[in-house]
Amino acid sequence: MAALAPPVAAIRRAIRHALIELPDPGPVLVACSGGADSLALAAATAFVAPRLGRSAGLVTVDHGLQEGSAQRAAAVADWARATGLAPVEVVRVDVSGRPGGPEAAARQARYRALTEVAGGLGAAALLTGHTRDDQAETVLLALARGAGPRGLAGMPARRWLGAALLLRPLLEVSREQTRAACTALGLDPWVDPHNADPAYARARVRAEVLPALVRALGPAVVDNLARTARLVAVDTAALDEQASTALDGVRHPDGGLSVGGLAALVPAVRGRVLHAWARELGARPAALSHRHVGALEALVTGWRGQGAAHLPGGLRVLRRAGRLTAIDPGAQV
Ligand SMILES: Nc1ncnc2c1ncn2[C@@H]1O[C@H](COP(=O)(O)OP(=O)(O)OP(=O)(O)O)[C@@H](O)[C@H]1O
Repeated sequence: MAALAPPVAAIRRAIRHALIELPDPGPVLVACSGGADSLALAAATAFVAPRLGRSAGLVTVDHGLQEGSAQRAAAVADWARATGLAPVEVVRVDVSGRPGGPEAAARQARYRALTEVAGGLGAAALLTGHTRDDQAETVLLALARGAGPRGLAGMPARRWLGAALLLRPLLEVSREQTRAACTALGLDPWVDPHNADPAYARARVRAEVLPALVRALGPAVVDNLARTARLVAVDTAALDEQASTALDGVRHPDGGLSVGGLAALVPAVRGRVLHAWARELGARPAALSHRHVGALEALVTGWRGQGAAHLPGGLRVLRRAGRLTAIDPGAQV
């Protein structure tokens, strides 16, 4: 019997580790584009899941943005069925007319479709093929835009996406390993032309920035960036938990927040409390920036009788009678 290729073994171990403690006995669903990362993920999940007493299916999304995308999706689905994955679904999404450019629209439509399929099948988890290299790129991009700890923490290995549990089992596996695993298994991955398109910041980081860092600082830099994300994620989770308790502590029965209570918090916790409250009020997380939180913060620590702080979605917050109070969009003040 031929020896198991080390990258295949490493990927199977990573998936076993992610699945073994899943409490929900339902099937797992691999989100697969046909690219090397998610193809290696799907092949390894097809092997590991049944050995843990679980079934594993696959879903591939056809964004209809490139010529031949329907054929690619069909080929992924055929391969998946032949590999023993079931159920296998191809979902066609329409990304036209969505805001934010074709990439952002495709991503949004993809995640919606993936979570809908996962929900419909009662999946215990949805698995994506993000690798350690994706994580390192995410951290560099976050640093470059001046992100706070939440951005530097990168992508979490597990998180809830609506009612679906999203798992990223390959965050400690390199892209080189997923490619090598595909070669070892005789798989022929699809190459997404967008991944090499210099119009995208992530593609430039992948093609130019990370290789330059590796040349200058050595190959450990990719692993080190991913480790930074893990370390920051632990601290961020602890601060988020403190902030959640603190938010309940400063709430006023009328729905506002006590200025005195907020002023007594340490800045790292206060900023998170204000961020969480703004999201509760309905501000979209993607639109909520450090400037918005800074304007709320100024109502507490830089008070000089100023007017309302403005939040995304037309929301406004005033300081009145010792409290921060949200004003309905459109209301006269
Ligand atoms: N067309 C697709 N169908 C199904 N799953 C997909 C598709 N495209 C991407 N995925 C899943 O998402 C993972 C990440 O893909 P990619 O890096 O291209 O997306 P992304 O837009 O960067 O995602 P994210 O925004 O979550 O980082 C893949 O490994 C795969 O699991």
